[in-house]
Amino acid sequence: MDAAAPAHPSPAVPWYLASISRISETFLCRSKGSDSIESRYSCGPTVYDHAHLGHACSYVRFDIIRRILTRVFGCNVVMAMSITDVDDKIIKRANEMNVTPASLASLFEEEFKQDMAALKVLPPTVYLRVTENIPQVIAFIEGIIAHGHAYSTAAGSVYFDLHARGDKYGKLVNTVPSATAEPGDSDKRHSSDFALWKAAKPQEVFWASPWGDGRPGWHIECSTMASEVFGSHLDIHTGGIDLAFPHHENEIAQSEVFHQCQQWGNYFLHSGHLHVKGTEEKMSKSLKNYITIKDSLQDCRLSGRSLLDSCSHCCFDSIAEPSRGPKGKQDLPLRCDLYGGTTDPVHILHKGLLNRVTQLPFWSKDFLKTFSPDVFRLFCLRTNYRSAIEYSDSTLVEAKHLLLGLTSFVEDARAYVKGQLTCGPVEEDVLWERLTNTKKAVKAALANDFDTPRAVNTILDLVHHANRQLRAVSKEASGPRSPTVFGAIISYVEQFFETVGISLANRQCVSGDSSTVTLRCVVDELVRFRLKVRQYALDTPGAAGEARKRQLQERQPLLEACDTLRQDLITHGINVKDRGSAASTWELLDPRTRHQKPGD
Ligand SMILES: Nc1ncnc2c1ncn2[C@@H]1O[C@H](COP(=O)(O)OP(=O)(O)OP(=O)(O)O)[C@@H](O)[C@H]1O
Ligand SMILES: [Zn+2]
Repeated sequence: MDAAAPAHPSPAVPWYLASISRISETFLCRSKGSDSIESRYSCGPTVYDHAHLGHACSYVRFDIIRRILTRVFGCNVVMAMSITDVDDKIIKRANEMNVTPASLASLFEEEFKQDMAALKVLPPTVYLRVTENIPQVIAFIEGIIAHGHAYSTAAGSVYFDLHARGDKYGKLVNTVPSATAEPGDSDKRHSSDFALWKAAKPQEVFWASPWGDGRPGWHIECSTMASEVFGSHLDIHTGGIDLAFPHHENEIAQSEVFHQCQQWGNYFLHSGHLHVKGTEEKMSKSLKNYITIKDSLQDCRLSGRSLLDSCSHCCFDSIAEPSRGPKGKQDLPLRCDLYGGTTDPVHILHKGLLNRVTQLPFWSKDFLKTFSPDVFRLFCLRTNYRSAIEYSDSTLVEAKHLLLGLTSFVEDARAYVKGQLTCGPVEEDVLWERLTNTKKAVKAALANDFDTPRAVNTILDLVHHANRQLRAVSKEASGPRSPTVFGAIISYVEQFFETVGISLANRQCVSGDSSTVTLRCVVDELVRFRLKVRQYALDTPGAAGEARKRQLQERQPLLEACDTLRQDLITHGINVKDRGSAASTWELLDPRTRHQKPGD
């Protein structure tokens, strides 16, 4: 809401001319006054069970949008989110578990908040619980009745009268799907009228009201709580696509009648569903095809650390299928199919590690399905928030590889800036131009209905080109260096991902903690010392023919010791990279992705 210059379509503009389901570029890019705020209401969870990856997807996508609004377009977003803590599903589940609805709801509300924190979803400015807003709900219903758009029944329920709303009903979804009567609602005037207040049923939680004991309907809670915080106007309303109808259509009807306004909500954004790959169905509790957020993010290091650390070069999908172990189907002997006679040093090293891995017998396959919150975010970023998204192990693995590739680029570019990595001459002008064009293209993509896949692809393109120039590693430093342009690219790429909630920078883990800083210095020294030993082992000036061969053979144990050290450091999450014989760099591996390398 903008006190100085109204950000909303003027009331003279009929509602159907305003793009209600897409934020316009004009809205995003307008200049904002210092007291301008954007009010945003999000339909929150019904807290009766564990949250699953479908929920995660919806809330992460809208968290990304919130961060873009704030950090790219300078919006000051005030956000409220509902917690539906009284509802049919909660009452049913609580009865099954023989607990009160209140204690069940409070348990899963707490768990939801923990899941969101684990996914790095920023908390809303305020959470609003339905059970803490019952008097406000009652007053809201009274307002709608007073305007002639709702009626109470002899049984003590209140319904919204859709006939009174006329053809304004359907303004969000345009074509109103045929109404489905809510079960057990026999006392209403028209089958499509929806409940604002539900008369109490035996054994159910209830509150006193002018119409008798009962509890709120689902739609009225959101209209009431949004209005409690933001008054008669809302800039942005968000939720999953299943909420567009009837939930949001009903919220609009209720709120516009209550506030007697032409357009209550400016923009309604809906996220597409997460499907399990190959199925039409969304991931859902009722369909029992869900994976909980907790299981997906569970810390893989808690169990079997040594085994995983040993297999640092595996990909998830390259680990062989179970060939049945004594512990049953869920366990598999770890065998990696990556090694195939290649001379690539990574794979040779890998073969060495495998010998150790096979000594550790079995590993639960469930581990293979875990991923970090950053990987999940990148997975979400790669599709537009509106589109359906297919979940499968392989789509997650793709995101893992991509993230590793990005991190690796940043580390390499940093090593180049520091002078540790020597390259041939760089096409500096071309890189500067690419960087400028990328910045413009990314902003344009984000202004175009938050086109995050296009923004990410544009950045990947930049990284790809910059990386190609970095790969021109030569033994000797030659020609002029171009550290500034690489510094600028690192800074931009890190900043973009930081904006959307993904950290590329923490691989060097500068936490401000002095012991971490000391440890970094120790690793720096160690890697430098190892480099000197390698250089000595490989450098045989003046010797030729047989003499050189003998000298190299004598020094072979030194090279082997260097390889062993590199191998051992991997088990501690430190990846040393040799750049020819002239340089070595190092990076920390993400514990959850340690067994993958970019390009594998
Ligand atoms: N598979 C999914 N993909 C994307 N968003 C989803 C998915 N399932 C639920 N959501 C969204 O999560 C939010 C919270 O939904 P809610 O708590 O009502 O879950 P629900 O619909 O009861 O879940 P379920 O369908 O699993 O029973 C809503 O915005 C909803 O649209
Ligand atoms: Zn809602």
